[in-house]
Amino acid sequence: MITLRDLTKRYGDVTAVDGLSARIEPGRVTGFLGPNGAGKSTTMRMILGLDAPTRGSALVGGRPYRELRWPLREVGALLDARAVHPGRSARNHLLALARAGGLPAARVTEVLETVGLGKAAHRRAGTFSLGMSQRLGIAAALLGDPPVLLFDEPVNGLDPDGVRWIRTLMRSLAAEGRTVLLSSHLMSEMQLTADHLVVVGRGRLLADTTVAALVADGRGVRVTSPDDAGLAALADRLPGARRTAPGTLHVADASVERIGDLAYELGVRLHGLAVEEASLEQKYMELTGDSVEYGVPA
Ligand SMILES: Nc1ncnc2c1ncn2[C@@H]1O[C@H](COP(=O)(O)OP(=O)(O)OP(=O)(O)O)[C@@H](O)[C@H]1O
Repeated sequence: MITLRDLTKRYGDVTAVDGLSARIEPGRVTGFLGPNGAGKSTTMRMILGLDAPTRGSALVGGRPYRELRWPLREVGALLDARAVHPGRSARNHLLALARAGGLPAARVTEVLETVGLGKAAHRRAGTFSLGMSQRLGIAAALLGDPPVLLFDEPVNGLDPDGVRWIRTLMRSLAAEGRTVLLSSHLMSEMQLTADHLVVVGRGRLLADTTVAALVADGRGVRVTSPDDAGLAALADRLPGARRTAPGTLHVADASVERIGDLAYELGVRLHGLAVEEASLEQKYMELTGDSVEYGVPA
């Protein structure tokens, strides 16, 4: 469990994180979303004791990071995959971490296998591709077999096979009862991987909800017709209807059967009647629309 209470971080005039409170629960994957500069990395750094909060607290298993007795065994993290000594082999990099954390060398062999780097164990990390570096970073996070794991953009640079591997790994870590906090800008991937979402914008909490609830919120029926007047007549009788494009209505809160019957009754010719799920990307855009700091004009 990770607990954030009124977590705030200021860098001079910039408020990177602004009164953030949330509980990241065990047994599920929590996606951490927000536009560039929203404060996700700063929050993760405070959870890991790499930055001190200006106000509030970030607790791992009820305690601040600096009070953890065996940090590697309590929380693992991938923040910056390139933060590895380039001259060291993957194995030696992990061995150094294991030694510092009081972990047995056998664990290094295990995690190298888990992340698929068994064959590259003796290669210098400086020669690794971005995807291999990500795998090495994940191996480091898993080293102490911790109950709490943080991953900042772990799919960055991974090929489709690697992306799928991450998805399966995240889900199995959560299924083992661990707390998994995962940031990513890939919404389609997040929709497949996360159970829960914490969305931030300009350092503030915008949503703390399940993926299912967020996506269900945009569910509806798409009605298409060549008959504009007919669509208007339909819309008059359906409170949840709104025109989304020429010849198209989106109707929330009504079944396909009800809309089909009504169209029949009103004599409106239909070309399409389909249940529509909102994508996470759509909902994310709606949520964060006002919080995008570094965007280009539409
Ligand atoms: N060490 C620092 N000194 C000054 N400002 C900082 C520092 N670290 C972060 N910031 C600022 O804090 C804000 C939040 O940055 P942060 O990196 O946490 O955002 P993020 O959500 O991780 O963004 P991204 O999606 O781009 O990785 C930004 O405005 C950033 O410029």
